[in-house]
Amino acid sequence: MSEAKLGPAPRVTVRAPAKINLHLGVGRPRPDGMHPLSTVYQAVGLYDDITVTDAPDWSVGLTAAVDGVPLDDTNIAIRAGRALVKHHGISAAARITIAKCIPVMGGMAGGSADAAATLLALDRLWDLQTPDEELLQLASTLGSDVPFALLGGTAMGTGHGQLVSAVTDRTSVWWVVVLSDDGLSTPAVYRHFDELSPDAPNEPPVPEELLEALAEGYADEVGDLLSNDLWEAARDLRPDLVDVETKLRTMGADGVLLSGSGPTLLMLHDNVDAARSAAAEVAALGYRCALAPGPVAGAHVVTYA
Ligand SMILES: C[C@@](CO)(OP(=O)(O)O)[C@H](O)COP(=O)(O)OP(=O)(O)OC[C@H]1O[C@@H](n2ccc(N)nc2=O)[C@H](O)[C@@H]1O
Ligand SMILES: Nc1ncnc2c1ncn2[C@@H]1O[C@H](COP(=O)(O)OP(=O)(O)O)[C@@H](O)[C@H]1O
Repeated sequence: MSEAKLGPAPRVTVRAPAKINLHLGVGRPRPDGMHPLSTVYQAVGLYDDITVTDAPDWSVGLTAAVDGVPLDDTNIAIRAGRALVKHHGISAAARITIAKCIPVMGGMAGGSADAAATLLALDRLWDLQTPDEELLQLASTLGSDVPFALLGGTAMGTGHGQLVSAVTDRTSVWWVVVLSDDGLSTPAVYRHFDELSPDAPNEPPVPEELLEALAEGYADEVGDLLSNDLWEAARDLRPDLVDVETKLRTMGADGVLLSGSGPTLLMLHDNVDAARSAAAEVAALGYRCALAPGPVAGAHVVTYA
């Protein structure tokens, strides 16, 4: 009788990027409370890695402790896993391990990245061969930003952000990502936007000029056209951000932007050397920061063992 050889348990790791919104046009809330958006997403090079292995029950862990990430069933990665299992009518569960580099509650969609990565990782682990359209549809049930984390690159987002379509982006830029010690709640920022903007349109307009600048590859024009309708609400809720923003604006970047609902701030540079010098200046002021290229790919498999 031949001896059974036990190999390592099958394991899949998927990497998913953070996102920023080059343009975030927000309309008047719909009856369900969600806001219609006209947004231009860009995936940038800060990543979470999700590793999944087959397990008798659902569980989630972190490779290093990170404040604010729930380690129970409310973690969006477990919600994604359960949604995939339900979609296929199968009985299965997994251990999900998150290596977190995307700031939590930073307006960079780290939770959404984890959800997208989990969908893809489990699909590959169990060889479910879920068609892309079904993965995107499942993603949209988990959160408005989750479909974009699957797609990556640069894309137009409409509906409440869940309807995504790739746009031509010939720029290749570097972002200085200025981190904040405290997070901001997305629903709180949207609520305050409503108070500040009673006349918001039902359908926020498409940012045609920005789309043209992206297609032409003019990073400096893109810098001038960055905009975020949630910025005023975030400044009100976090007045400390105004001082940081004022300092960033003196540093000669091609553009300065609030990432999504904040509080992360961003500086745009069209080359890595300029971004590195700006990051050194930011660090000298005592702020934590990171460098991230954009655009980058959406969720993708990095280890399949
Ligand atoms: C603001 C944005 C910009 O991309 O990103 P973040 O700053 O959170 O990363 C998104 O709209 C956040 O998307 P996401 O974080 O996926 O939100 P969801 O889970 O779908 O919704 C969380 C809550 O945000 C509010 N919400 C979200 C999206 C939207 N179009 N209108 C809303 O009013 C609702 O209060 C909702 O209950
Ligand atoms: N895997 C996860 N990673 C980060 N946050 C998570 C995760 N699962 C659930 N959450 C919760 O989702 C909320 C939003 O987190 P995050 O996606 O980091 O921020 P943002 O919406 O600002 O981009 C937080 O309150 C956090 O507790």
